[in-house]
Amino acid sequence: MAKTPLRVAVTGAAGQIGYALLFRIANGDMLGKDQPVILQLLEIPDEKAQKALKGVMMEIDDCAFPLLTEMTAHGDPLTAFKDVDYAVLVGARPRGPGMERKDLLEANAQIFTAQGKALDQVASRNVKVLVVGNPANTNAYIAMKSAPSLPAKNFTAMLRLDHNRALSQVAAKTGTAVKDIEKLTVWGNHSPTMYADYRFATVNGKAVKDLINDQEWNANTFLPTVGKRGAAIIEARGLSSAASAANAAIDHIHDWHVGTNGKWTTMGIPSDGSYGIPEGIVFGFPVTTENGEYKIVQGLEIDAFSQERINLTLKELTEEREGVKHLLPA
Ligand SMILES: NC(=O)C1=CN([C@@H]2O[C@H](COP(=O)(O)OP(=O)(O)OC[C@H]3O[C@@H](n4cnc5c(N)ncnc54)[C@H](O)[C@@H]3O)[C@@H](O)[C@H]2O)C=CC1
Ligand SMILES: O=C([O-])CC(=O)C(=O)O
Repeated sequence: MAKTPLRVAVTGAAGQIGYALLFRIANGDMLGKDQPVILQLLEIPDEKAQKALKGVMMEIDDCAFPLLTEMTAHGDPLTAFKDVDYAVLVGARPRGPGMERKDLLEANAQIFTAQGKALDQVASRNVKVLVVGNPANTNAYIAMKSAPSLPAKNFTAMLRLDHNRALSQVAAKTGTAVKDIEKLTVWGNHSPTMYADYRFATVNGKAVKDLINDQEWNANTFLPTVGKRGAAIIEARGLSSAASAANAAIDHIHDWHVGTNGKWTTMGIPSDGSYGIPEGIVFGFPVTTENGEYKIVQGLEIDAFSQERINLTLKELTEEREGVKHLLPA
């Protein structure tokens, strides 16, 4: 029997990431090749943005995707988020050259307060939310705090692009295939402070750490390369990453929805206190997923170097949280 369509809201639908994301959702890459979808697309209520959105929708129509059963355009989150099962919150101002993602905090915090409230009012009571717009972790925290009637655990931030970047770097360094690498993770904030950690990773059963065996490369090449990859792309393209970000969003929700069969991935999720991360802080953790739920991989040893890196990224997130406190309900 055909599955009931799932409602997916995407914000910033006429932006760069939206343009790389919507076609793949409609194609079944995100929720499965047998899962019909309804797209509820949000753009700012501005004539130019709405016109651009109509253009994107014309192209989606022209793809005649068999899984797409309905598609609507919105300028108000209260209609865009009505009854949605998934919300991918992309719409936000991107950074330009010379900016850090946290420089976007003020500009984008208002958006995520309003959107959290709208989700709280009209979305499915089990809506699963992925925040892509930067600074992603703190925006997810803001949306979560603005939606007190929804399960806090369903508000997540995208660390998957960092995870995928780390996979590619490790594969290149070890001369192995990305598909054979397991148990890699990225801790913390989607910012240069994040800590990409291959200490537990294996490739075809061998320890990646032993294959690389080079702490100098880890500290001075790998971590800065992964951490500053977003800036390197802005520098090269003149625009921030888009197709790789859309791909990571697809991977994040796909794995949450379908499950990872015991394999690790990375999600930015509200901490439950694991690894000493204060409850509620939206932090990148190693997780496995099953039946639409994620579980933090427990019991990993945190050595001194790792603890130092985790403390650094946590400090940044704590500061960001303090910076938006005045916008949130007490
Ligand atoms: N977490 C991650 O790994 C990554 C995050 N990003 C972030 O994703 C965000 C979007 O990036 P792009 O698509 O390149 O930007 P873009 O500027 O091309 O598109 C953003 C779109 O969002 C719309 N928008 C702005 N405010 C909105 C609101 N309140 N409601 C609905 N739509 C709204 C704009 O009109 C625009 O069409 C940026 O914050 C960027 O920094 C980008 C890459 C990776
Ligand atoms: O760097 C940026 O501003 C866009 C982004 O988050 C990334 O590419 O990781």
